[in-house]
Amino acid sequence: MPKIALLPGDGIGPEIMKEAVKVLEAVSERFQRTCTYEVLPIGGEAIDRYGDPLPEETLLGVKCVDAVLLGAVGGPKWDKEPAHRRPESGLLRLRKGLGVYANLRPIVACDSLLNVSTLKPEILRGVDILIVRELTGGIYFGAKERHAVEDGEQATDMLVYETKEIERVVRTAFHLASQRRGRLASVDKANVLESSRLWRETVNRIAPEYPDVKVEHVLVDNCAMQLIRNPRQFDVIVTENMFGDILSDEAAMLTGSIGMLPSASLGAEVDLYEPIHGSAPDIAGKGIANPVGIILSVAMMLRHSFGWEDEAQAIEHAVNHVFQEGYRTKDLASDSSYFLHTEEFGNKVVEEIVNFEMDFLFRRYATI
Ligand SMILES: NC(=O)c1ccc[n+]([C@@H]2O[C@H](COP(=O)([O-])OP(=O)(O)OC[C@H]3O[C@@H](n4cnc5c(N)ncnc54)[C@H](O)[C@@H]3O)[C@@H](O)[C@H]2O)c1
Ligand SMILES: CC(C)[C@H](C(=O)O)[C@@H](O)C(=O)O
Ligand SMILES: [Mg+2]
Repeated sequence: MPKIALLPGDGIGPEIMKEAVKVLEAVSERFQRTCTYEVLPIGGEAIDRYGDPLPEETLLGVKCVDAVLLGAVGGPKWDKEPAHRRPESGLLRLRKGLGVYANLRPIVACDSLLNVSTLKPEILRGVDILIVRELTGGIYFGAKERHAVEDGEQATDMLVYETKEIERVVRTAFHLASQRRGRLASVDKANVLESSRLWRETVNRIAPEYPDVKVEHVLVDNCAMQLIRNPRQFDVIVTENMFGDILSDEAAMLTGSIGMLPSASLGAEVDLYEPIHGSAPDIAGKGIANPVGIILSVAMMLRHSFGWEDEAQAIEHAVNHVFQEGYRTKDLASDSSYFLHTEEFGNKVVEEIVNFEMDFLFRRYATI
């Protein structure tokens, strides 16, 4: 019986987490599975209660479960906290503490949502990209310094990568590309950065191990442009931490909203699942957040951590079906007067999972 740590966090985090758990319960019931949960504090909420964005209880707790599901952290309330006490530093310590170095961010354009984006449907139809973002190294984790200089201050953030950190995430990406359409774009800034030159050399050294994968190197600025110009050219993209952060927010808009993208952070004993968006303080408490990113993160969790492929597909199928029926959350609605609230959308997904059960039973009895 898998045990899941639930870390709702801040802003819309608890609102979308509620829907994720609802869907998890529905799919568990449908497939006669049982999961147990432990709710743990993280982010601003944990600062308020324990004075630490990643309390000891949470760090120890997440190491004793089978998977971790996170909502989002951060918000203006904690903006003035010193760097090590900001909600975001709790999230970074969590990722580093778990050792989840490969962050998978799938970007799939749903046929029934092609008219949501400002891009033309012809550009978006069939988009199916997987960004593999390095998650525990690079500029996020290098030394940070700040000191006075003659006429002001100087601040430094070191971007450091070691060969072995690049190798492991690049191998993950090659492996995933070999299971998909066999194309890997390695994104870097090798025309300027030494760390990118090490990245590129490492990719080239590993490439012969995966003869079925066609690899190309793309400079990050060009990649940002190509994602809008012709996103279908990409299959798997592998890149370092900060480039992956930025490119995935951009790529999210190919699906219609940042609220749509799930993620799986893999590579250690306990994996972490979270939507790619943040705590959305501007809409928190209004009941209008799109819960699809976290719901699809649950599907990734069932697939990658528990090997429950049918259950994962049932969730993905249910979400697609709700969109096909024309239901939208506010961020996806062209007519802003008609949309489902977070909770209503979660209910629709649950209904689909239950209906899926009925179809399934009907088909079974029909063949007897
Ligand atoms: N993984 C995380 O926990 C995470 C990720 C990104 C940002 N953050 C934090 O979140 C806070 C806010 O950051 P931000 O505003 O730059 O980014 P954000 O992703 O929270 O929001 C950006 C915009 O997208 C909208 N949005 C985001 N998620 C949505 C959803 N599910 N449904 C509908 N609309 C959604 C917001 O309303 C906002 O207009 C900051 O403190 C930031 O550090 C946390
Ligand atoms: C909140 C922040 C630290 C985080 C990141 O940059 O990794 C977020 O933007 C994300 O994409 O998960
Ligand atoms: Mg981000």
